[in-house]
Amino acid sequence: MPKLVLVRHGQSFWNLQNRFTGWVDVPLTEKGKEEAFKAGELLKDIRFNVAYTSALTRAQETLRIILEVIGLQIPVIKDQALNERHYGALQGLNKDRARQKYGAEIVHLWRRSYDIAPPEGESLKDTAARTIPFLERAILGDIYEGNDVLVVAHGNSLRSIIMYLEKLTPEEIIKVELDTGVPIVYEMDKEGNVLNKEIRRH
Ligand SMILES: O=C(O)[C@@H](CO)OP(=O)(O)O
Repeated sequence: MPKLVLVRHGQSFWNLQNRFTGWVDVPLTEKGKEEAFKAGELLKDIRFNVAYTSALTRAQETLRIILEVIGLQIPVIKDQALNERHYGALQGLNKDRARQKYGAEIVHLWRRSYDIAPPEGESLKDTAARTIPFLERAILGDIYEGNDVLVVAHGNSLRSIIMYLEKLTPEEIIKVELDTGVPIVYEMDKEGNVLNKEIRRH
C-alpha cells in the first residue's frame, strides 16, 4: 500500500524566537537541522518515489537533509501552494507580545481556528483553498499510482492537509498541533483513503 509521509520543517530561527513567521523566508537553526537529520533516520525504511515541498527555505532544507540521510535521489517538486499560512500583519511579531496587544483568546483563534483569519492574513480555510487542490491534483495523483510520497511543509499548511485526510471537523482541527521534524506516516489505499496513521518520534 502506498505511503504518504508529512513532515513539518525543523526549528527555524523565528520558531526559536517565538515569532509569527508565515511567508517570511527564515532559515533553520542548528537544532532544526538536527531534527531534519533525525527525521531522515526515522524514514530510512521507506523508498520514496517523489517528494513535495513549499517555496520556503526552511522546508526545502529540511527535505534536502532527509533525502541525504536516507540516501535517495528522487524528483523534488517545490510549490508555493504548500507554503505556510500567510500570517499578514502578525508576521515578525513575538507571539507573547501579540497576546498582550490583542488578547490571548483572539490570538489563539487566529492561530488554530478554521475560519478566523489573522489581520491581513489567511485563515486555515483560506490556506486549505490552495493546499487541497494541489494535494488532490498532484500529491494524491502519485498515491493513486501506488507511489510512496514525502511532503515537507509547515505547521498550518500541513494542518489543512491533515484535516482533509482525516476528515476532521473545525472543532477537531483546533486541537491539532504539529511538532517540528516529527514524521507522520499514513498508509493509504489507491483511492486516497487513510488506512493507518503512525507518528514517528525521535
Ligand atoms: O509562525 C508561524 O508561521 C506558525 C508556525 O510556526 O506559527 P503558529 O504555530 O502560531 O501557527
